[in-house]
Formats: sequence, structure tokens, C-alpha cells
Amino acid sequence: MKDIQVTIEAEWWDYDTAEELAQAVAGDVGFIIDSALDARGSALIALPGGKTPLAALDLISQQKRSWKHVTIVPTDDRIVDVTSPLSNVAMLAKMFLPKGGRVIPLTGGATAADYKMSGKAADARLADLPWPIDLVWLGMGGDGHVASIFAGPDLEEALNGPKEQRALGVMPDPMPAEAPVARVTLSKAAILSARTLLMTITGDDKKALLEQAIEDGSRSLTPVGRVLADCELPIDIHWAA
Ligand SMILES: O=C1O[C@H](COP(=O)(O)O)[C@@H](O)[C@H](O)[C@H]1O
Repeated sequence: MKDIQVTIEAEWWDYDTAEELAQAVAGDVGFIIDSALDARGSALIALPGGKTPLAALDLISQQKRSWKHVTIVPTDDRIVDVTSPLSNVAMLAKMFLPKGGRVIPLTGGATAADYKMSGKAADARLADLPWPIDLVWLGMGGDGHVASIFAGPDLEEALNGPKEQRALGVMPDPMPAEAPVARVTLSKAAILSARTLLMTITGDDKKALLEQAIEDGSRSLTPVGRVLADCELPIDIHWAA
């Protein structure tokens, strides 16, 4: 078997503080949204959950624009009730619905037992949106998961499922301590179909893990390395200690 390595064009942006990172990323994301609005009259973006993006998301939600033409999907979500602090869509809805943005959930009414069904429902919902997506903004977990592409029984489907499959249900194994629940995630194909890719991470450990994953490429043992190994777009990686 021939091992074809794509060279990942990753540009690192390092900041002294998380506040500086939030300001810079808010500026970049605002520019991407406004460029899409100018070019096509609407914008479709995928935003990450978890804690790292919160400050930047808050700044973005305060930017003035025609939010009713902006459609937002989570890059992934945890299968929990929307009242749970673990819900990514609830966090995005709180920030962007009051501004007029359209926030599309990936999960809804599902239980961990039917997480695959939840993934299929999300995939059908995403098919109605105007792809390609203008931006996929990714976070990364300390275990190397990206969106909710985790090690476990669904990893191969997330990485190498049909190209037209944009979302799927995922049961992480091992479970991440901070949110030990089943998930729905964008697939690698959906992530890499974006017009623009951006990633935000903080901390020395995540930086070292991501640098190694990029170096290892398709041989990486981490989901993030396996996803980025097939990335043909340049990706901006924003990092603060
Ligand atoms: O579970 C998740 O984790 C990652 C990373 O979150 P962080 O809190 O370490 O920034 C996140 O990107 C993803 O959307 C989320 O569901």
C-alpha cells in the first residue's frame, strides 16, 4: 500500500493571553461571516463547543451584522438535555438566537441508546443547508479528539464514511472525563469541505499534542491527526498558554 502524505499547511498564531486570542479570533470569524454575507447574502458556519471558544464567541455575538442571514451549527454536540450545562447548542443558542441568528441543533430528543439514530437525523437536517459551509471552527480535547471525532467504535465511520455523510452518532471509548456522554459530530468529510478552517486551543499540553499529531499525519494515533492528515486547505491554529 502506498502511503500518500498530504503536507498540512498549518499557520500557528500564538498569543500571550486568552483575551488576546479571543479578540483576534473574533475579528477573523467576523471577517469570514461578513465576506460570506457580501458574496452570497448568507453565511453558514460551524462553531465549537466546550470552554475554550467562550470568550471569542461572546465577542462575536456582540458584533453588528444581519444575523438573520447567518446559520450556525455546532461542530458537534453531547446527547444531553438542552438544560444541561454540557449542551453545546444551548450555549450557542443563548448567544446567537437573541441576535437573530439561526441556530440548528445536531441533537434533539435522543438518548445515548439511539445515538446512531440521532446522528442520522442530524445528517438529514444538515442536507437541507446551503453547502459548502463558509467556516468550520474546531476545538480539540486533551485526548486529541476534534469536534466529537473520538477514539472508539465509530472512529472509522467518522473518518472514512461516505463523502456525502456530514454527521454521525459517536460513542467515545474511552469516555472523556469532562463530558462522558454519547455525541453527534460533523464527519471528517464535512469538516474538510469547509471554505475556511480554523482551530483554537490553549495550554502547552494541547500544543505539544497537536504539533505531534500534525507531524505524524495519517499515522497519528489521535483523531485530530487523522482528520488533519487529509486537509488540503490551509488551517489557522490559534493558541494561547
Ligand atoms: O467535548 C468537546 O470538547 C472539545 C474541546 O473542548 P474544550 O473545553 O477543551 O475547549 C470541543 O471542541 C468540542 O466542541 C466539545 O464538544
